Amino acid sequence: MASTPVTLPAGPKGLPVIGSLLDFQYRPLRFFRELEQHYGRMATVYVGKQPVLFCFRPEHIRYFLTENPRNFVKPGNANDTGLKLFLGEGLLTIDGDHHRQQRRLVQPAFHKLRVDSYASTMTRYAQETIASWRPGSVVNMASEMQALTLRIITKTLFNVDSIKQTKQLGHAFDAVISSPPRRSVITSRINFPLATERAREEGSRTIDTFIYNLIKQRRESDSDTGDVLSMLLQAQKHEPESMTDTQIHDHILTFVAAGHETAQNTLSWTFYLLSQHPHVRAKLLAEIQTVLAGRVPTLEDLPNMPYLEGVINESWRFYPPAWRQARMAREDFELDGQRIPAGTITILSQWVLHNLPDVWGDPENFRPERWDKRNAQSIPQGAYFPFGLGPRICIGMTFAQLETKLLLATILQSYVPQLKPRAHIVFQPLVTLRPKYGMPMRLEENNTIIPV
Ligand code: HEM
Repeated sequence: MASTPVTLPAGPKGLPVIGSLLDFQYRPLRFFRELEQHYGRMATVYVGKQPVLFCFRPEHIRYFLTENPRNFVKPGNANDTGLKLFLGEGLLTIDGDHHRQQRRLVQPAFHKLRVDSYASTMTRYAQETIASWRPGSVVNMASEMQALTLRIITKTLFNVDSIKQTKQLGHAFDAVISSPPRRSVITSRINFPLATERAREEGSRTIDTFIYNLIKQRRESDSDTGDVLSMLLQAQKHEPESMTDTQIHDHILTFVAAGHETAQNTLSWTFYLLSQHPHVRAKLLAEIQTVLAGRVPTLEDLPNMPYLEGVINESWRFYPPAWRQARMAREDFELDGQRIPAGTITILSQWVLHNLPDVWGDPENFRPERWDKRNAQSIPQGAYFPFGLGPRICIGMTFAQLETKLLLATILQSYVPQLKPRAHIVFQPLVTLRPKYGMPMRLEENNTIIPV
């Protein structure tokens, strides 16, 4: 390796001084895909003076995430930028031994058996949401799903039924997420209007107050309910230096933020996709009728609903809520015959990989059938990674898979939401891929379900 000179793959020249900053900032979705179409396997883009490497092949994803994860850290963690400014020392934004130790500590809360026990809370809260809806009315599905998934995550992980607070918390998260802190991973600076900055600060305060109250109340009650909060407090009690209150706060913030934002986007985009693809919708409703016939779904029903699983997998392929990940090399490394220098930031993008024509054939088609057991076997590892891969794979993956299936099946039994005519659906690719102006949908009653 020492004999190979340090190099970076070719890429666009960009503008003087700022390089490709504007493309990166204002039209990343199109820009990322164009890079792959134009440069193929890899490309280097300059954001100011900072080179950013893009890797577009499934084997690259495996190289970074599963085969050599220890050589790569998250860039924002290293220099206190991006998500780190918001999430502090939570699981998403720490690296190395510290990350491994903290992940081991909270992992039991996400074991399958434990997550399975949340199923009835998920369907109960979904039914309560449905009960608050009126046939024919128009709702913003994005905020409805936000309130529902926030309520589920705070109840299951922290044993708090925060129905009164979820709307307020939802607004607070919206304000924080839609105006990220000034310094981002790629060191660009965005100046938001003062009112937006103020809303973000106010949102941050609301979230902090909620979390510190949660810690205070649980400590005062001195009860061990076996949930994530108890695990964190017990760890602190037994080994006070293992965790400060700020770290407990950061863990809770991370779980609440990561745990609802992605699931909410999944559900909003899936309802949208179903409203645009009547054949898929009809096939899914038929499966729901056959398996459930009006019953509330349970854990045991899910293996009998392969099409539901296909719809959600395809939704994660089509509109991945986590649409790109970033890594920074600790040491020089060699990939595709090039020696890439330490410190290089690499982007791995679900948005691009999930759309490669040589892998998917017809990526532009929303086709849940591609997830039939026989077809899915031919998808190469690394081509599909909505939850990341390797040791840093999403800790909440099983939770999200269970939640999205149960919520979709429960809601679709009562309502088949239809996009409001002339609704303006626009991507907002921030930390997650959100619908910028929400998801206005008309609640049409489901008349296809015949209870048996
Ligand atoms: C559709 C739902 C979800 C999607 C698409 C998703 C996606 C992801 C992705 C791509 C990563 C890896 C990030 C990276 O390595 O750079 C990740 C990590 C993480 N996710 Fe999720 N997530 C979802 C749901 C959840 C839920 C429900 C929770 C919590 C209950 C959660 C908590 C986390 C945490 C704590 C990490 C950091 C794990 C670590 O670094 O060890 N996520 N998620």
